[in-house]
Amino acid sequence: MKFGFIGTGSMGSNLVQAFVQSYAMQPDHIIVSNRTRDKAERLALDCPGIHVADHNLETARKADCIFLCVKPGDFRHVLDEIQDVVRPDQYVISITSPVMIRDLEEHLEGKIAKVIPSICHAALSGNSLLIPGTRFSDEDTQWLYQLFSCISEPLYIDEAHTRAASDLASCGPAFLANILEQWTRAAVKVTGLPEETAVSLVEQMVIGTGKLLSENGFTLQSLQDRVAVPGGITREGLHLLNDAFTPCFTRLFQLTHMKFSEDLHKVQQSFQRAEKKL
Ligand SMILES: NC(=O)C1=CN([C@@H]2O[C@H](COP(=O)(O)OP(=O)(O)OC[C@H]3O[C@@H](n4cnc5c(N)ncnc54)[C@H](O)[C@@H]3O)[C@@H](O)[C@H]2O)C=CC1
Ligand SMILES: O=C(O)[C@@H]1CCC=N1
Repeated sequence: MKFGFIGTGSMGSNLVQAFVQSYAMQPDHIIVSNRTRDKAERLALDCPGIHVADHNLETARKADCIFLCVKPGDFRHVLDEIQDVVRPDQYVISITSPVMIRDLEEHLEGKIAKVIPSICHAALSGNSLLIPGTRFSDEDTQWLYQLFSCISEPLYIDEAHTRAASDLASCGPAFLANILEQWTRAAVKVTGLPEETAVSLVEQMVIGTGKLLSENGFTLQSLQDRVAVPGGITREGLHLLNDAFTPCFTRLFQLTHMKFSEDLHKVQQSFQRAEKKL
């Protein structure tokens, strides 16, 4: 099977590298195209053997499975380009949450699915969020699951939950890194701990915590229970964090959902403009 990637930015490249690293895809079965060819060429240097196409049409024509890895605002342009060549037997996988499956199915004849990936796949871990479209048979769905289990823990989700699930699985690494960074800054500012020491302590702590969760049977709750000895220091800290973070995370979800609605609206408008032109 030949795999095509349209868009080789942060996530398109991440997926290609993860699929090659996991041996799920052979480099010479991968064809990529990007608006600026240089970026695709750089990816080809990292993954020798992949083919850089001259344009998206070539990628769409030659691949059995086409990944659409562009941002919401670039979708209409890409769909306009490839819609005449996409065949009903081809898989088309979009990794963009505010582009709805029904809109993709209206524009393309292929078997459409939405899969929201995560930077964690670079470490062959994290959840990929799978939303097979209406043209996916049980067999197709099984194939999709198998493919993504090579680089991640696939999880089926309802399209209506895309944003919330993606906030946790896909934005999560950036959110967590931000929290940890702010924590180290506070350690330096409030206590005078050298920055290098604070950063190293936090990094090792988070790696260890991940291992406890993944390999040692801990849950988020049992971790807190084991560390917070009765009457101890951690319990005091947990009270403060509960008070501070609950409103912050509520606001975070409201904010990401607002941005999602805006993007969704813009994408829908761009599709309507395209239909009027026809
Ligand atoms: N970065 C992440 O961790 C995640 C990103 N996503 C989604 O993946 C999509 C892409 O995101 P990123 O890779 O982070 O963005 P990016 O900006 O790094 O990459 C987008 C790429 O698309 C290319 N592009 C734009 N128009 C094009 C066209 N007409 N033809 C070919 N290539 C074109 C750009 O040159 C760029 O290389 C977004 O919808 C994002 O929401 C989903 C989950 C995680
Ligand atoms: O920042 C973004 O829009 C994308 C969506 C999920 C992760 N990154």
